[in-house]
Amino acid sequence: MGKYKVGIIGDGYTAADLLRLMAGHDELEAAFIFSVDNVGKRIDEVYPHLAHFCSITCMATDLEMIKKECQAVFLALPHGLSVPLVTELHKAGVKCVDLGADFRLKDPEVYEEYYEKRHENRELLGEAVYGIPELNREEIKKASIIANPGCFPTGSIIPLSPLLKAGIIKTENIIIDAKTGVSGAGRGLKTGSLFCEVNEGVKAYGVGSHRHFPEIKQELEKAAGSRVDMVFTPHLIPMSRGILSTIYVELKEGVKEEDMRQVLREEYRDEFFVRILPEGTMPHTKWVAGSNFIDIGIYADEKRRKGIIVSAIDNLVKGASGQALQNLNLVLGIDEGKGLRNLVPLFP
Ligand SMILES: NC(=O)C1=CN([C@@H]2O[C@H](COP(=O)(O)OP(=O)(O)OC[C@H]3O[C@@H](n4cnc5c(N)ncnc54)[C@H](OP(=O)(O)O)[C@@H]3O)[C@@H](O)[C@H]2O)C=CC1
Ligand SMILES: CC(=O)N[C@@H](CCC(=O)OP(=O)(O)O)C(=O)O
Repeated sequence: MGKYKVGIIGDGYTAADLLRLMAGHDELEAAFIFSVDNVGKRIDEVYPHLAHFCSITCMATDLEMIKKECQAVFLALPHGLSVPLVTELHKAGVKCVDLGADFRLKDPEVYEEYYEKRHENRELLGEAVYGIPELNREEIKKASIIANPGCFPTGSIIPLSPLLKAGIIKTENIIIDAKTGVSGAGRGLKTGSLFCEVNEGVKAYGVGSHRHFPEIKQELEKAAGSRVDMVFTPHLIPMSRGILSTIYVELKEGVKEEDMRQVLREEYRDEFFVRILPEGTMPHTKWVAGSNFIDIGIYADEKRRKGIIVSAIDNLVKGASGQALQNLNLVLGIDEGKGLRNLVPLFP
């Protein structure tokens, strides 16, 4: 059987990681990469680490070519650019996985509030499926547009959803305190990503206004089946990859640390990419770097009914390209872990 041909629109960090992961995939071929600044350059000139793995030449975006040649496409673009492209490609039957945020929020008013842009195809929002395979695999399998989740949402929703669904934590006063590496901001030049701005320092940003707040809230409310009251604050720290999320919750009466661990173990017992750590062990971003794992550690102060859940992901893998590939595998009916299960974390 021939390989599925896949196009990638965008040639930033997530696109580079898609190419790295697809190099180890025997049923998908990265057929085209579409760029703005690097048109005419070979991708292994743009990213020398890809030499011997991928040498396709970057082209200007060509939807006709995608429609003719590709069965699927990854959109690895800044927010706001995907909607017209997905509208056209979806109509032509090309499966679309959008790594940006344009299809994640179901309420277009909320999208408009946080992204300061009118949504150009509200109808299509209903077609898109929010892509966390461990939580909604069956829907993903039937979808042709995947809204690939944001990196912070992935690190928060995977641990919190089962606990909310089981009703063992309160839906109020959830505090998500997350730290991210700088690659989360993409490869484009930005003052805030310069070495002198990020090295040897830590800062909070997007306090009270980050775009991922409504995305996390939307998915947690789906799991809880009711309103969820939460706060979310991201911090930028001097590392390239990784997100560590420390999540504070209030426990319902009588709930023990082991009950939380049990609920997560039960929910994720067949999930290769979710690792629930043993009692007394807390995640480390280095234990997941380069891989598609999410590691989750749990602690509870049972007397005071406080729970602390810590998760670690690689923002570019489970937080973006790895999860996107997991989703596309499902959409195309391929083994979900292809190109991903072989990724051993890069420790130390
Ligand atoms: N980085 C991360 O950890 C995560 C990123 N995401 C999301 O994934 C998406 C991609 O992120 P990332 O790869 O990091 O971003 P980058 O900034 O590294 O790359 C963005 C790419 O988009 C290209 N681009 C910009 N405008 C156009 C256009 N009009 N047509 C075609 N290409 C265009 C740029 O091309 P050129 O360089 O040639 O100008 C660039 O290659 C974003 O929406 C991001 O928010 C989601 C989760 C995690
Ligand atoms: C360090 C940094 O800037 N990180 C980005 C997260 C990017 C991401 O995961 O997702 P989106 O697709 O929703 O942009 C941020 O906080 O906006």
